[in-house]
Amino acid sequence: MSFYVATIQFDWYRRKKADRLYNKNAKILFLGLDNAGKTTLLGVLKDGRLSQNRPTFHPKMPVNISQTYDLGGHETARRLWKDYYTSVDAIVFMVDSSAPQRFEESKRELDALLSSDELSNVPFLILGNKIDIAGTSEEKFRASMGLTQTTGKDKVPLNPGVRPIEVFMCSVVRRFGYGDGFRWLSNYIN
Ligand SMILES: Nc1nc2c(ncn2[C@@H]2O[C@H](COP(=O)(O)OP(=O)(O)OP(=O)(O)O)[C@@H](O)[C@H]2O)c(=O)[nH]1
Repeated sequence: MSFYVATIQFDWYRRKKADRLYNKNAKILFLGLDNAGKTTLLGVLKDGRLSQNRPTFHPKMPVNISQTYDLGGHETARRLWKDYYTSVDAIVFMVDSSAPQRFEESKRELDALLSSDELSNVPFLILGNKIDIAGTSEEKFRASMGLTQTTGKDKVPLNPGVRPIEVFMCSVVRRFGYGDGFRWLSNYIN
């Protein structure tokens, strides 16, 4: 088991109620098993190709990738990336949805993150990547990952202390699905 952690900081614009656009820096941890597609996604984000037709969400170009770490599964490494927990705005957890044989391993890691006190209020965007390969259904993916109870894909108002968490199926190589995920995430970053 190996984890890849990238801390990126990127700017986006959000439309507020008053219709004023403003700029937001967000520090996001990209986590997930090896081969999930994190590096590929970061590359796409860097290209600024997140979502061409989304007036409410334009990542500035280029994305500023401040730190990238490739960490093994060692306890020491885990302690290291735990240092980021305190300053992180959101977590993007990627899963290769075409590899069901690794769902269990992935779920174990996700569950550990979700039960971490430091992350109890941090929004989680779960990306089921590579749907272009096997076309795994969202329902099946959610069931395998234990993610049947989630926030909802619209902008759902949450009570304080309730963590936003939602699943989006995507294909990074086909440029599909993750834009909606980030748009959803932007609702929960202050
Ligand atoms: N078919 C398909 N392949 C993808 C997709 N996204 C990524 N890949 C491929 O999956 C492989 C792994 O992608 P990476 O981005 O290196 O995965 P990673 O999570 O960074 O993996 P590690 O660096 O090993 O932790 C590469 O060959 C990518 O081209 C996708 O949406 N569809």
